[in-house]
Amino acid sequence: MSQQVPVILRVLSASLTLASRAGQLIKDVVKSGTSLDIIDKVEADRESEQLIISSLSKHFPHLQIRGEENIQIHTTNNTTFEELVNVNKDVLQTKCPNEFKNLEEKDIVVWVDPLDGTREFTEGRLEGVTVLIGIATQGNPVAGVIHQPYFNSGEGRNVWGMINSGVHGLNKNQQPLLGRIIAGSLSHRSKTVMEAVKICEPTEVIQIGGCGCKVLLVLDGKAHAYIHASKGCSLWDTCAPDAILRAAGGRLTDVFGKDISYDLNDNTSVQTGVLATMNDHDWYTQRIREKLQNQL
Ligand SMILES: Nc1ncnc2c1ncn2[C@@H]1O[C@H](COP(=O)(O)O)[C@@H](OP(=O)(O)O)[C@H]1O
Ligand SMILES: [Mg+2]
Repeated sequence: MSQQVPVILRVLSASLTLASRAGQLIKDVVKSGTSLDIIDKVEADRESEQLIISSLSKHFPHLQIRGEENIQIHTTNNTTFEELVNVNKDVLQTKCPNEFKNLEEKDIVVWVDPLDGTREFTEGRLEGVTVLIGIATQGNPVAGVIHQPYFNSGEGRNVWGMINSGVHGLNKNQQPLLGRIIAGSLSHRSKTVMEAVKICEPTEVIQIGGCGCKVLLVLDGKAHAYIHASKGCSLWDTCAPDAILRAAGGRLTDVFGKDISYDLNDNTSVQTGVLATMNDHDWYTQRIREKLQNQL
């Protein structure tokens, strides 16, 4: 059945399976380690990336895939197509937007962050850890998965979405969000990073690690914005969050409001920072532009 399903849905379905499996693998590394030291981090990162990229490239050989670790992939992957793709019936049965129906594997770039929230992982703040798989075409993010393995005391969840189709797996705040709550980095706090948050006059700042985790706060309606005025994030950090936010009606751009391009590129750094919101995006970009135009 699935061979008639558009490629993009099959890749998205496989990404869901793989993100969950990578999350389990990260949990296994945590359980087997005596302490959350840097060795565990390297092992978890590499195993997670190995799993995701070897499976995707086995079943979709013409996809263009780029992972954070950029490691050599061994092609000893035994996962069958059935185990990888056909298990997510809800994804395969999703109505594919017309503009993506005829995409071929070669038209698709997949950006993989096998373990986002490194510092959170090594320091035991495990809710901040996510696995990010973003799907782009012609430089634009179109679909993605954020897997949060330690959501709800280790139950885990998959948040996924596709532009013009919708978003699944959110844990929406039922209360109206008062004030202006801004999520910002915990471990990368330069003067400019702090300044950009302050310029936007927050009533509360949530300092927490991981790009995926902070975008989840925005998607869940627990923060109004995520602001990171630094060149530290990379295309594998932002692609999946960008696609899912857009699918939910929000926006992710650089801090000046410019869209990020996800073409396969040697320069993988998002030089001019990240701004993610569900509403009032231009209000934030205008403020930041006025004060920080020349500082990034
Ligand atoms: N100034 C900086 N230097 C290096 N990496 C940065 C950075 N700012 C952000 N990042 C990267 O962006 C992601 C989110 O950062 P933060 O946790 O500070 O919000 C992290 O991804 P990883 O955890 O996958 O390495 C981190 O490496
Ligand atoms: Mg990352």
